[in-house]
Amino acid sequence: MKDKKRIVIALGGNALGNTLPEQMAAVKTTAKAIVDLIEEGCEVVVVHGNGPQVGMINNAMAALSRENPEQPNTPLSVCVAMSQAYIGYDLQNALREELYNRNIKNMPVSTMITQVRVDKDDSAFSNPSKPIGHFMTKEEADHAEKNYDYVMKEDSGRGYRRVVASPKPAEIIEIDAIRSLMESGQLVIACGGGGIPVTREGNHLRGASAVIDKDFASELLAEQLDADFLIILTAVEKVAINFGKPEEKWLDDLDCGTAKNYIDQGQFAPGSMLPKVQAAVTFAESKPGRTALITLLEKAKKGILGETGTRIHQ
Ligand SMILES: Nc1ncnc2c1ncn2[C@@H]1O[C@H](COP(=O)(O)OP(=O)(O)O)[C@@H](O)[C@H]1O
Ligand SMILES: NC(=O)OP(=O)(O)O
Repeated sequence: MKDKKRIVIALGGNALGNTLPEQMAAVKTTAKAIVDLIEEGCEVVVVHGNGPQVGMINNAMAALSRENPEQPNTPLSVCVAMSQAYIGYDLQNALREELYNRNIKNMPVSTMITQVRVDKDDSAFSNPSKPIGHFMTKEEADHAEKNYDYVMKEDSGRGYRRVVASPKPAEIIEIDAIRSLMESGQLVIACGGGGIPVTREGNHLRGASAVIDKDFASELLAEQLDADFLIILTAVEKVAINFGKPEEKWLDDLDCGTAKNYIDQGQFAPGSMLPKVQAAVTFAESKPGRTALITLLEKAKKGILGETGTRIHQ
C-alpha cells in the first residue's frame, strides 16, 4: 500500500542547460525543486531529457571516428547510454547535496541505466522528427546534411537542428529494478533521455538508432509505477492556447476531452508542447484519479499544492 503521493517528474531542457558548465549550475536549481517535493512528503522518481547532450556526445564520437578510421562510429543508442550516465552523475550529486543541506540523510540517490524497448517497425524510423544537438545556421545545416548524412530541420524560427527517429516507448526493461529501489526509499533517476532505445531479438536486446521522447517515456513509467501524478517541468508556467498570439490564454485546468480538441486544432507545437500534452492526457486517462501537471521547474512545489501550472485530468 502506498502511503505517500507518488510522483514521476519529467525534467525539460531548462533543468539541465546546454553545456557542461550550464548543466553543473542548472542541476542545483533543479535539485531544489525536486527536494521541495520530497519535503512535502512525496515519493519521487525523476526522468530527464537529453536532446542537447546526446547531440553533443554523438558529434564528438563522430569526429573521433573521422580522425581515426580504426575507431568505428558510436551508435546513437550508446550515445544515449553515455548521456544517461553523464547527466545522472551531475543530477545525482546535486540531489544528494541538496538532501544533505536539508538534513535528509537517509535517502540514497541512484541513477538507473534504463533500456526502453521500441517496435522495430515503428513508422518513426522512416520519419525522423526528434531534434538533438545544438542549433545551426542554414550554411552549417547544409554542410552537415551533405557531409555527415544528417537529416536537418528548421525549428520554429530558432535555427536548424539535426532530427533523428523517435519511436514510441513500448516497455521499460529495468522497471522491476526501478520499482524495488523506489519502494526501498531511494530517490531514483530513470529512463534518462527517454531510455536507451532497444529492440528485442529473442533474449538479445539490440540498440536502435533513435532518441525516445522523455515525455512519453515518463508517462509509461508513471503508469507502470502506479504514480498519482505525472509532473512535466519545463520553461513555461502554464500551457496556453493561441500561444504567442495577441489572444493567448493560459490554462489552469484542462480535462482530457478539451485537451484532445485543442490538439486537433493544432494549439500545441509538435516537438515541444504537443508531446507533453499528449503524455499528460494518456496518463490522466489511464486510471481514475491520475493527474498530470505541466509547469515551470521553479514552481513545482506551488504546482503540487494546486497554486499554479496546468492540471490535466479526466
Ligand atoms: N501552446 C503552448 N503553450 C505553452 N508553451 C508552448 C506552447 N506551444 C509551444 N510552447 C513552447 O514549448 C516549450 C516547451 O517545450 P520544450 O522547450 O521542447 O520542452 P522541454 O522543457 O522538454 O525541453 C515552452 O517553453 C514554449 O516555448
Ligand atoms: N529525449 C528527450 O526527449 O530529450 P529532450 O527533452 O531534451 O528533447
